[in-house]
Amino acid sequence: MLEVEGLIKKYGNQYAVNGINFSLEGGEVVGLLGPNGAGKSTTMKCIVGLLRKTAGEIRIGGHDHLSVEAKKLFSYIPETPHVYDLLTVQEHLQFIAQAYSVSDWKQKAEHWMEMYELIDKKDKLGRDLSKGMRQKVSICCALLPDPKVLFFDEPMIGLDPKAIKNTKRIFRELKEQGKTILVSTHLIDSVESIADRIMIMKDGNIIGNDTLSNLKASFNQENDASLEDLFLELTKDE
Ligand SMILES: Nc1ncnc2c1ncn2[C@@H]1O[C@H](COP(=O)(O)OP(=O)(O)OP(=O)(O)O)[C@@H](O)[C@H]1O
Repeated sequence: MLEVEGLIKKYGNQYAVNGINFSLEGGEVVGLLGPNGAGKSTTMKCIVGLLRKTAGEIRIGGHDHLSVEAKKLFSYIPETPHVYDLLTVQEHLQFIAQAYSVSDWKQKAEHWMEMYELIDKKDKLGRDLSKGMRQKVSICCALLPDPKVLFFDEPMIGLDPKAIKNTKRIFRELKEQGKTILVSTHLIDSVESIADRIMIMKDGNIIGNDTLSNLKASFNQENDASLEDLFLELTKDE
């Protein structure tokens, strides 16, 4: 469903992503972990076409990632939510519904707004929303078109505990529905139980990419070691 080959992204002379290769099968949930500055957001932004890659090939559902066919397949939740100042919460959802031709959008929008406690905020303008509310709107907009592939970049940032709990539940539901998900997060426990595979990035490279149990075995971690223990071991400075 997603193929990334030889992806390089340079900012000026600096390599942020250093020729990485990975793929996601349909229905796979993959947690993308890595210390600050590892290249996670840059990788996601290149995949969704927000940043121009320096080199490499990216295909989504077999289509070039910049094609309309690819864009119909995925949603992206950015690290920093962007809302339109002069659209209300409901109008954001209406805009997405029209752009993606979502049927029965009002009912579906209502469902997601209820899930994220936005019903009483539905007439609030984007510019008047708190950071957490903006993040909730961004997540609702991404879920509304029912995409096959979801890219979440730090989805929990700014969310209150109830919204974090709901988002973890939604991850499980999306997984059960067979969605393909790549989620970058520092909240390691939020992906530990649902991820089929964990990818760990450091300095623009993928330094681990396997199931949690295989990663533990290859890095001589005890079976009862947590993903956090493994992460800290793998990313420690020599
Ligand atoms: N717009 C930019 N211009 C120049 N360098 C950048 C830019 N954005 C990111 N970088 C650099 O690219 C590297 C990767 O950054 P990136 O934001 O992808 O990391 P990350 O893994 O998402 O980090 P975090 O966990 O802090 O969000 C870092 O060295 C960062 O300083």
